[in-house]
Amino acid sequence: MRRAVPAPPTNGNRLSAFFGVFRYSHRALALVWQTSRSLTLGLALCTLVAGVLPAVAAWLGQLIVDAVVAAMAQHGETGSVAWWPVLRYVLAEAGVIAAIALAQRGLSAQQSLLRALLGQKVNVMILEKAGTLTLAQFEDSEFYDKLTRARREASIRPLGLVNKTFSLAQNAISLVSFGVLLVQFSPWAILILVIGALPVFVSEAKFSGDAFRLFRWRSPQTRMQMYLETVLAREDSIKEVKLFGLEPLLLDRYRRIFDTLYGEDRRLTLRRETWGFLLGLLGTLAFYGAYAWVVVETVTGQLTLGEMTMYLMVFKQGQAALSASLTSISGMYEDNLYLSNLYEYLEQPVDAETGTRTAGARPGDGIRFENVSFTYPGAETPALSGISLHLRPGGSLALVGANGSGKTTLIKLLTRLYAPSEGRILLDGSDLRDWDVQALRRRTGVIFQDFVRYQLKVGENLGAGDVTAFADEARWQEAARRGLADDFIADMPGGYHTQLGRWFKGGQELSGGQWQKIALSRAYMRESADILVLDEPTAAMDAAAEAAVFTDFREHRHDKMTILISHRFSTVRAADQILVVEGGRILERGDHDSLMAADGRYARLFRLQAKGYR
Ligand SMILES: Nc1ncnc2c1ncn2[C@@H]1O[C@H](COP(=O)(O)OP(=O)(O)OP(=O)(O)O)[C@@H](O)[C@H]1O
Repeated sequence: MRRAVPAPPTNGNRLSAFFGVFRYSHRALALVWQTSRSLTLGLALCTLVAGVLPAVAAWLGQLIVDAVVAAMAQHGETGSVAWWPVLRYVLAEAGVIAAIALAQRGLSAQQSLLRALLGQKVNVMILEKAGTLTLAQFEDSEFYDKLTRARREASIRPLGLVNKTFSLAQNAISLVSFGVLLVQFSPWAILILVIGALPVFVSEAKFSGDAFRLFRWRSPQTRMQMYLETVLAREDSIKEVKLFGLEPLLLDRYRRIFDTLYGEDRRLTLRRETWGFLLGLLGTLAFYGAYAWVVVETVTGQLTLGEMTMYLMVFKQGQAALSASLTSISGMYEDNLYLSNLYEYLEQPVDAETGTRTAGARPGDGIRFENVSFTYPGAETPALSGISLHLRPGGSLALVGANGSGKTTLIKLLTRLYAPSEGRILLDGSDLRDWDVQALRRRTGVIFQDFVRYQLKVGENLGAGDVTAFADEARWQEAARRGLADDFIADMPGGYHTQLGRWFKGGQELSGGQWQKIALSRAYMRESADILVLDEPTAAMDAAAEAAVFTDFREHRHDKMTILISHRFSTVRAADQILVVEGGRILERGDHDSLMAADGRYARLFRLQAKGYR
């Protein structure tokens, strides 16, 4: 899943690089439109009003000055003044200024409402998409980075882009309306102003484009910084960081990354601002040249005082509109970066869920692996090769083997978190790929080594095992009893309603073994499951609890299939079938007695452990 990094601009694509600033504007606008039509229309209306009215105010300014001059002349001649012809313009300008203020308030009110709605909408889109992705996608670092970045700025970027596009439009409208006024003075004035402003526009677009590409290229460093922030400031890592005294080392690495990034930023910023200033001077010169021209024309009597006032206002506001446009352009590149990331994430292809089967072709056949091999995406050597096995209902299978031998990978394939690279896995005679995923998941209860510690109530931590019984207290109690969690839950202040974890007020933290009992109980919640997968289910439990778990296990096995991974041979020995896995292959298989009789790897490891207990 390599990301396509935009190539540096060549002569051919300079123009498209310039217009790149609008690349995602239409998509952001569509998103905002879907979020709230009325607010988007309101925003557009206020933008239009706020864009046109400054020119109207400038024009009224001219009328006021000319009316004042005429009234002064009249007063000089007749000694009396008709007030209304003058004051009506003052009144009108006051009205226009009030309308501009109203439009601006309207803009900011609607923007803040839209920001909230849009943030929620984008976050929901991101999370809904996350639900459709495969585990492999989550394990891809660049992809995960996309997801994280998309989430971090979900609430501000899309609206930011729309606001800036609108603000650019507003300033463009202002500039055009100023142009309409100016054209009466001289079309040449407009030409001079446009030519004067163009270089700074082009340079701003170019440097913003450079910044855009720079941000993308250095995303791995940014990701490392984010990671270091997490390690240095999260409760689950801080314990170890403190005890090992890692803060200075990690902080130093954090600083060094910053220094590198800052160096690049500094170079770009200095170049950008220097060129911006120099080319901006051209614009300013053009403006003030035209300004001087107006002054000369007024002094020589070609323009009235009122016209001069208007043109000067037009020049001043025109310059302000121009610099606001430049600010919008540079911000738009950053927002584009965010949106390109968001859309790359949202458009990530999703594996079509192929199967529809809810029952197998040979019910009661159980699980079969037929010559299954699997290589992790991006890995060079297979994690599993040539695995064949058969587990019937009522049977139990134990996997033993050194760390990294492939035991958990086998479980991931069985639970269809990954698909085999070669061979096939059958449940009741039908390939897992042909099964409906939901039907498959209903039949499987799993506890992984790295099970989740939900920062929810105790009961909900159990209910998570079966969403149809998420809030069913009777089921919680039954599962907790089997998972040996009922005793300590009964001692908790709020019983099954006690908040767990440290993230929320009143939360109770559990010991490692207690958490594991919660996880085991969670697996027992899935009553309909006839495949029970337990990856190191008792590693953190005390010896008595472990013995009790396995006694219960044997009693409740009936026609269920149990797959157990454990490094403790005492728990493994009761299984009907034991597979010794090494380097992704099955080294030995059989029950405890036959493996001991064979006197191979299993027997040696078993004796080694037993010796340790003596
Ligand atoms: N998500 C992954 N991506 C790439 N390689 C992986 C991934 N998970 C595991 N591996 C590799 O696959 C091999 C088998 O790993 P697996 O987790 O199945 O071992 P295991 O037998 O369960 O080990 P342990 O006893 O330590 O739990 C290892 O070499 C590991 O490095």
